[in-house]
Amino acid sequence: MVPRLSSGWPSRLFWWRAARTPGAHGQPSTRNGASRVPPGVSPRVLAGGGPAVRRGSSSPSSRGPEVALTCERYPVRRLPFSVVSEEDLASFERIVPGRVVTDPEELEASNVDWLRTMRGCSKVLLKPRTTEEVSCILRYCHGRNLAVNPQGGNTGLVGGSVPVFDEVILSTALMNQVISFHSVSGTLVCQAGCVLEELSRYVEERGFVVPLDLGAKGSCHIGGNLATNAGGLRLLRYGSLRGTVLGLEAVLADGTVLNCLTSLRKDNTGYDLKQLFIGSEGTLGVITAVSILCPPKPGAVNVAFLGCPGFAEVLQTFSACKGMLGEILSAFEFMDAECMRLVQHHLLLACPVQESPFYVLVETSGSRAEHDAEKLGGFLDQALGSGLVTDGTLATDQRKVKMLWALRERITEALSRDGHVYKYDVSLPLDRLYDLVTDLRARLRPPAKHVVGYGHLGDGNLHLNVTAEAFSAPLLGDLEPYVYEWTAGQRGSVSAEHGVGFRKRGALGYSKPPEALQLMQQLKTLLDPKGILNPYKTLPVQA
Ligand SMILES: O=C(O)CC[C@@H](O)C(=O)O
Ligand SMILES: [Zn+2]
Repeated sequence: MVPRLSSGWPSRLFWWRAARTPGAHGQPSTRNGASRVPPGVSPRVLAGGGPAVRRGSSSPSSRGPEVALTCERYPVRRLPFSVVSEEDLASFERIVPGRVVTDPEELEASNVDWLRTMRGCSKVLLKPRTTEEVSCILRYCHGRNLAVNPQGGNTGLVGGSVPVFDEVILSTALMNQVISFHSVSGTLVCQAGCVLEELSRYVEERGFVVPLDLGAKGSCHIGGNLATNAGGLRLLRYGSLRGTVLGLEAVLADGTVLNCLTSLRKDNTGYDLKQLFIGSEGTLGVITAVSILCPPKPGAVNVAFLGCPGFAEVLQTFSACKGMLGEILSAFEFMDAECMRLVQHHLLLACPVQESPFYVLVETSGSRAEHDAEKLGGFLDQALGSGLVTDGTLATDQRKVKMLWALRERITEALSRDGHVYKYDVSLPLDRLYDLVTDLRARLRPPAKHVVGYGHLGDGNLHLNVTAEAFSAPLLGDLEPYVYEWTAGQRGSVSAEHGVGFRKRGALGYSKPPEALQLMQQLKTLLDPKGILNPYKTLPVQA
């Protein structure tokens, strides 16, 4: 039966009722205790080997003109590292036999970033399978003063995952094994190269979810997620990786293995060293394994996609959601009308509600469908009745939930098909969050094509994107430092969740005081005195 929430709702707002298979949701494994892989048995290998260049469901990597070399487009000088020699290649071959890639075609995918705006010229890609191999590689490179670019799924948006010059690329693609999963605590221990979507599937089969979800899940590696402290779509509910990661293993620049792969909820034994590596973007060490706490899979998930007449109403809808949905609210995302037009135009996705200036996606995740439906019904009644929301649609079955999420998750992909994209990822006070978009629209002229705003409203995180037919230095000059100054004026962050990488390192001073930047530099020097790990990234540009 199709439940009726109330009479008098706009005809377009309707329940999409789940045709759920019993037991498909939230059924924990019946086996108690850890499912550690017994010695001699091959651990479960997750898919995703080889250099991954996909982000989400499609990649722009295979189309378009050749990408300009980073060192030609941007003012950056090569540091005095050694150049890889034939002898080095032979040594690498001894460390990772058969997994030393020098074929230019294969290297191309790893030299170019997903956005196709940065290109390095590395001549070698290494594919270790074990921590010991990573350790041997780094010990060797340290001895030889060779720079190293650690690489996961290469889905980053700030140029952190590709070489700037000829750094040796160290890929985690073959480090894709689950080490253990504990079916009572939900603790997952795995190698760094596991693809997020594969991990999600793995734990969902056991009644849990990975506390991280993002559009790039089909390609990104969990090690890269940690290295960039990826935020994503579930942060509102489960918090950041700084809370859900229990432990990690990292290899330092000189090859030392730092095994902090604990699975303890509580460990107050002095400095929390794992935090140094989370968000350090491979500049302090290479993360090789991860221990992460997975929450139980929710038994009922609902997604409402709503149209709002203005940004003030978006904010009030968020307040109403928090007040009326409470503990079941698991995501609150927003996008503007311009985003919707782009996903319609480039991806041929259909807008499920009446055209509106803004759209919000509200997700609830709970354990009892009737309870959640009642709460959500009350909220929607109020939101529609008071005019906060003008139209909406609701999904409870997985397929439709996915369809609604695609409208939000695939905006990045739609933008990348619109031409060159200038990306900003800022944290701002909620009241001012959209003013930056409005101000920029008034400021920019062609060649700017589209100025769009969307993001994780529940986390105060705006994704501001500007597209143009091709890269334009004058347009960049109109955007920067304006966007950073505007953000700093609100005491916001110039990088909410994407990290710093190569692209944002000149902007660090807008969000951190000089003393903090100096301490970052001192930590870098302590852990990587020769500076071989992911050089030209994350730290402020040296004078
Ligand atoms: O492309 C972007 O600017 C944002 C990408 C990602 O963080 C998202 O939330 O969709
Ligand atoms: Zn995001």
